[in-house]
Amino acid sequence: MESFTIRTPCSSANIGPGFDVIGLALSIYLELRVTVDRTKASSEHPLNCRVTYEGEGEETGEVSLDPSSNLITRVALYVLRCHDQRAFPVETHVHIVNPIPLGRGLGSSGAAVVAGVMLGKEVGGLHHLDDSRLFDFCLMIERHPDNVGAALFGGFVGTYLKPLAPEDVARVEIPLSEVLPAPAGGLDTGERPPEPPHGIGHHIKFPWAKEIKAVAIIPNFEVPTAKAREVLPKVYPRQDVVNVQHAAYCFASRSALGQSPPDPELINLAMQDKLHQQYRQTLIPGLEEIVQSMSPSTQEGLLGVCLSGAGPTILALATSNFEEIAEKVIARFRKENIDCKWKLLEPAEGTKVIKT
Ligand SMILES: Nc1ncnc2c1ncn2[C@@H]1O[C@H](COP(=O)(O)OP(=O)(O)O)[C@@H](O)[C@H]1O
Ligand SMILES: N[C@@H](CCOP(=O)(O)O)C(=O)O
Repeated sequence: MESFTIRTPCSSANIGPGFDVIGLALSIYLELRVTVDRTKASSEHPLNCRVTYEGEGEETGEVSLDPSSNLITRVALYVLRCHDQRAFPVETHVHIVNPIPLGRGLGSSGAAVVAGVMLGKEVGGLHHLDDSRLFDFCLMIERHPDNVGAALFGGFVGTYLKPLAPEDVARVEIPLSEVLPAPAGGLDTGERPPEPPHGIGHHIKFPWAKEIKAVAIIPNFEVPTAKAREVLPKVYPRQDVVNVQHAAYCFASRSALGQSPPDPELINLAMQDKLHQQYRQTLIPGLEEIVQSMSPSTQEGLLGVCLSGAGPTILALATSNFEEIAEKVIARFRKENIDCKWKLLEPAEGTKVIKT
């Protein structure tokens, strides 16, 4: 028997104006505890894989234990099938321990995709796949690079999709259902799925000041990311797009979140968004008021507030008074009859494989 653990952090995408670009890996970790029996080339389990699960959504059965439909094992099968391995090559038990809340804007699906790609690499013995190539595979599944970039590489990252050649654009736009036919077990026509083009994604790491912590206020309802992307406009007014230039100035040129000690006014300015939060207000009652009313001038210790990813979690960056800040947001959600829990989080390292 051989065993190892894959550990992947959750993430908060956008941090205000960095829509689909900026991601921050944070300290809640998805773990895959994997056992492989290399003496058995086949088993009674479909696709040679048994999945067990504990954690978020366990009671509701939201996460499938069928290896052909579970997101993590489907992603692993995608990587394997791109390398002519139709199923898990040896009998594999994947025990998923998932404390990342599902559908709350903390990158649970991004973590699942990154962990799944890493699982495919490890069980398939695909040691030639470096992190940059694994990023390509992640981007075939989750087409916005911010969460998967943060979860794979760790820390505070800027990510982007490189301009592609026309033939690669055609390949990368292959619908997800063709990359990952569901259920994966039903697909086995022997055909290879479309492989990712090389070097689709790129990332850079930004500095992060050690004083800055992240307060995540997590409402007790889900907003599926796909739904929260549908409410966004296709075309934006020019003045709103100029806001992105301000963000670039604050994030990149002066690295607002990397300066120590942090400058609350600069960070608050850097976190102003015009591209997604106002449109998502329709899905998240109270969001507009929370984002507009909370600022460093009215709350000691606060640096800025934003929607975490596609929501509904609110992320407050702060240096002190964490509980007081969380309680203010919780009180506003309570007016909408929404209960919340909150967590104090820190930037996290990227995905690790730990041999056990
Ligand atoms: N650990 C996991 N194992 C399997 N599926 C997962 C896991 N984490 C997330 N998912 C899938 O991703 C969905 C949530 O994705 P999404 O709507 O993008 O929200 P989030 O903001 O949490 O990423 C879940 O409903 C589930 O289908
Ligand atoms: N940039 C994406 C990020 C989605 O993050 P998630 O954690 O909600 O999946 C978006 O804003 O749609």
